[in-house]
Amino acid sequence: MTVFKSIRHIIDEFDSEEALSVSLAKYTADLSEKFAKQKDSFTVVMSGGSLIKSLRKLVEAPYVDSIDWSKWHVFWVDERVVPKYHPDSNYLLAYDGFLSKVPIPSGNVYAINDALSAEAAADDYETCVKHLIHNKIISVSESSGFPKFDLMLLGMGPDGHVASLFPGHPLVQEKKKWVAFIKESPKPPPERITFTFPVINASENIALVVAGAGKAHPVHVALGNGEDSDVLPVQMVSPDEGKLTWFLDKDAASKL
Ligand SMILES: O=C1O[C@H](COP(=O)(O)O)[C@@H](O)[C@H](O)[C@H]1O
Repeated sequence: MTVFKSIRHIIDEFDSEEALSVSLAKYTADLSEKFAKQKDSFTVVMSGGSLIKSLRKLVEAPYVDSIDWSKWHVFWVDERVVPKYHPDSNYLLAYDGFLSKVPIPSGNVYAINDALSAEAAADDYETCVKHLIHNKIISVSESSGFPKFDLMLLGMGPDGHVASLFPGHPLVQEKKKWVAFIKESPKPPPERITFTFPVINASENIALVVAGAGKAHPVHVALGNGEDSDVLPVQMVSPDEGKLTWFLDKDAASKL
């Protein structure tokens, strides 16, 4: 079922996570084809967590064979400051579940420098994005000056956090930095880097992928008549000029 909040804010509700994953694959493949044709590149920002599982249909037929993977440039909306092959690494999660199954050129996969501290890794990642803007791989929002990624694939935690932007944390209000760091994440591991909301909201397309009854409350707060006084981070996902599409399964939408 599709509910339009506006032409740029679409809510798709699916009977199952399986059906959600089928639709998410087509949505992503269609955007890949569009941007590859338009600008010979497709910049995709991934989350960790359950999102990678929901991308599983992309590494199956027909998409695994039809997508021009050579045009993809992959980034992370957030990353834990741990070694790349640590069980908590979002890179490792994406590698095992996705990157190892598709022929994206390794030079087009931008993991953090895991030898650096959280603060230095954030600065290093921001420098990497600026370099790719200079090389015209990443676009820039003319209105905000922030990097404009073609697709931001966001998950959401059961507390309504997105990326590593947690409820009540000052980083949620960061308006200048592109990449910030946190050393006291309420969800382990404690040290992470994260894109900030100005970067998230500069995206051309944002997919907010939420499945499972454990997330029904923040979905209700964000999309229902949520009475909660404090604004959750997920409610701050609002593209400046791009399009936001919620991919919800029935369980996550059960309190709407
Ligand atoms: O810690 C994180 O949590 C969020 C949500 O994960 P999920 O498994 O509840 O979907 C994830 O999007 C983020 O990338 C990750 O670092």
